[in-house]
Amino acid sequence: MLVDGFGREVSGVRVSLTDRCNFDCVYCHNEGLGDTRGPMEPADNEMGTDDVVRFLEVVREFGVEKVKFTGGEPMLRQDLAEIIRRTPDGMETSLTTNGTFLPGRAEELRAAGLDRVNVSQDALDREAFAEITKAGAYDKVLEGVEAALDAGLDPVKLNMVVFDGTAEFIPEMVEHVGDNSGLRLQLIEYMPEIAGHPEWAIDIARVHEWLDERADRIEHREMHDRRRYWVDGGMVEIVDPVENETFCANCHRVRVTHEGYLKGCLNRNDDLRPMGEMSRDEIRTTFREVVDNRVPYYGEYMIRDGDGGWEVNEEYVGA
Ligand SMILES: Nc1nc2c(ncn2[C@@H]2O[C@H](COP(=O)(O)OP(=O)(O)OP(=O)(O)O)[C@@H](O)[C@H]2O)c(=O)[nH]1
Ligand SMILES: C[S@@+](CC[C@H](N)C(=O)[O-])C[C@H]1O[C@@H](n2cnc3c(N)ncnc32)[C@H](O)[C@@H]1O
Ligand code: SF4
Ligand code: SF4
Repeated sequence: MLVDGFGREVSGVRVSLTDRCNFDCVYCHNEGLGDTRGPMEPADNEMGTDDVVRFLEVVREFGVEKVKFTGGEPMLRQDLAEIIRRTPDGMETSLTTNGTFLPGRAEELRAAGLDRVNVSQDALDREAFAEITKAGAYDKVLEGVEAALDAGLDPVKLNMVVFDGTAEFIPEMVEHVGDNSGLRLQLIEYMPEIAGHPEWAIDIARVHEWLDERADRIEHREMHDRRRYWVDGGMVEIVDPVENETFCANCHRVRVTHEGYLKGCLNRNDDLRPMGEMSRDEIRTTFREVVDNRVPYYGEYMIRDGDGGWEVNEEYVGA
């Protein structure tokens, strides 16, 4: 496995298959690239099926163990099942989706080799859902979650972005996963770095405290040092990357944009590297370079200024 200059092994890759989406969530960071884009017709700037598969075959040579397909909305790709089917043996395969296309397709993805899925669901409230996603597909998402469970995808994690538009729904979401075996909840701290609107953020420490008081058991995941709480039979994980040096120190993933650029950190777009024509040699060389150059965002790329805020480390300005 390749290791970067900060001792972080690269064990996973996150492949953005498209930046198109059928939703327009108010907070969307589009995996670090900014706003998602319509229309929903296939776009010719996206990596082709063979390119994605070749990339996965090469990183498997380097011992990468996990792949996450994301986007934009990855299920807009009609070749998703083929990509999953052709993903090298031995790689855990997961998908993060808004869930609307899972009804009728979850079985096919499971049969192709998909291990598990994360479905974004910010609220159990139709109106709040419509307001956040700018889409009226609430029932489709719930159907999508059911379809994923019925297909045997395990676990099915619900991704809920915690910000001032959703915080009030946390208790019922926690109860919801406690009542439904097979479901887990990921509370994702709102990240303003790419999406803007820092005023939407809420103090994630309060959510930790709230869960801490109710949990029967608490566990730390090695990846990102994330905390998991067991509450009334349900599992709740907090994803809290904002200004969190420990999270970044335990980051083991390299990203790929839909256009085939390697990206060492979600929050940076000054380190993108194209993989050229995507030959195996070009992929190998670029992957090595990206791993060599990746640095923890908080604690290295961003450092504390004299006033307790954050500033870009001079070493990386214009690098
Ligand atoms: N800053 C930062 N945010 C991340 C990172 N990984 C996940 N996140 C946040 O969490 C969101 C949801 O991540 P998912 O794609 O569902 O996957 P995950 O929860 O990280 O991974 P699994 O638990 O393995 O399924 C991302 O879109 C980000 O907002 C990371 O490495 N850095
Ligand atoms: C960019 S979406 C791509 C996959 C798919 N379209 C979906 O929504 O699940 C991946 C995840 O990022 C989360 N996300 C998007 N913008 C965010 C932000 N500003 N802060 C925290 N999480 C965010 C979404 O809620 C979703 O769970
Ligand atoms: S569904 Fe996912 S990609 Fe689409 S706008 Fe919402 S968070 Fe962004
Ligand atoms: S270095 Fe930090 S901000 Fe960048 S992707 Fe890793 S955890 Fe996220």
